[in-house]
Amino acid sequence: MSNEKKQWDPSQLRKYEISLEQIPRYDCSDPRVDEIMDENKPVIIQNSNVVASAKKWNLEYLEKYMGNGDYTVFLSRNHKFKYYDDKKVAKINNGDMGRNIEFTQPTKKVDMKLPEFLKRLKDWKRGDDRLYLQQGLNNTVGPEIVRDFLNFDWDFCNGKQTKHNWGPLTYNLLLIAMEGNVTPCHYDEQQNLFAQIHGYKRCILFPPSQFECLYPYPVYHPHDRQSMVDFDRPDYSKFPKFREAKGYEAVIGPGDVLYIPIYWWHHIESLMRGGHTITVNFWYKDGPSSTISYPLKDYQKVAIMRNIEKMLQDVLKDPREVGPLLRTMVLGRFT
Ligand SMILES: CCC[C@@H](CC(=O)O)C(=O)C(=O)O
Ligand SMILES: [Zn+2]
Repeated sequence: MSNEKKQWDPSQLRKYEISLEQIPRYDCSDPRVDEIMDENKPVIIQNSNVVASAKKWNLEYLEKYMGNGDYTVFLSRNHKFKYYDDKKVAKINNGDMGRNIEFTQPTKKVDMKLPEFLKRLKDWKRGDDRLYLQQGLNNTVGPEIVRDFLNFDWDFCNGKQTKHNWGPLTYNLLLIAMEGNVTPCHYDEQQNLFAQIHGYKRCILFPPSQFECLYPYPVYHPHDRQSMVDFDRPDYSKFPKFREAKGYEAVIGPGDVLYIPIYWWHHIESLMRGGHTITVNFWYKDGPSSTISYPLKDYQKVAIMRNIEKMLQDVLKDPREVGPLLRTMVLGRFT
């Protein structure tokens, strides 16, 4: 039993009816890290210096040095911060998909100066909107933060990008969450080095092959890439295969880097009663597939299904026609 004090306990994790195995953890120098990443599987990379220069980032330091820019903050009436695509909301509102689709935004996106965000965090009381700062790191931050950013271990990150044939780095998102905040289950079309700086986050991941158990919204929907299943209250009559979902989980803390492979589903929560959390992620586009081998990989099939949905949506216009056409095409012929 390691003698270091346990930094969290299971009562701080939300309870879900999901079968979960542990995500493996290895030291950054262990060759098994790259072996696992080569298989497009998640792994926790320990003791790296990826964000060592940000170890000193606490709220006081950030308030002092982050500059006077506006930051993107999401407000939610509950603990969930489900992402929605503004552009797809606009298409629905201007009738591109007919007039029979309603969409209610689950969170509000506002611009906020950092001092105001931090004050609202400090003064927060039950019943207030929860807050989640999610801001791409850009040149509006102060010179000290730029220095810390430039002192990330870019050799390590670029090394992974090259070794695993990733495309260009697109974003570093700074995430400052309140304790208990949840980003519900979704997948991204980017490789992700998810570097934890302050506090503890519980991460639940599922492989792309669990597509049938996680019921993503249709591609045209503003919640495209998000699971329709509410993990807090799963509706097994609508989503019966959710019972069969098999996931992987880990609690990551300061200095841990979780590799979230492209197209892998992830649900991420800041531990309850664990204080605020600070994370920086590194999103990379995927690189060109060097060789195509058959059978295709699970994530390649997800990409194909996305393209078929997009094409059918373009030609049929009314999303209510996509399901019937696919059923007509498949039933009795490919089943
Ligand atoms: C907006 C990004 C949120 C993040 C999850 C989390 O830390 O709450 C995530 O989903 C990712 O890094 O891909
Ligand atoms: Zn994500």
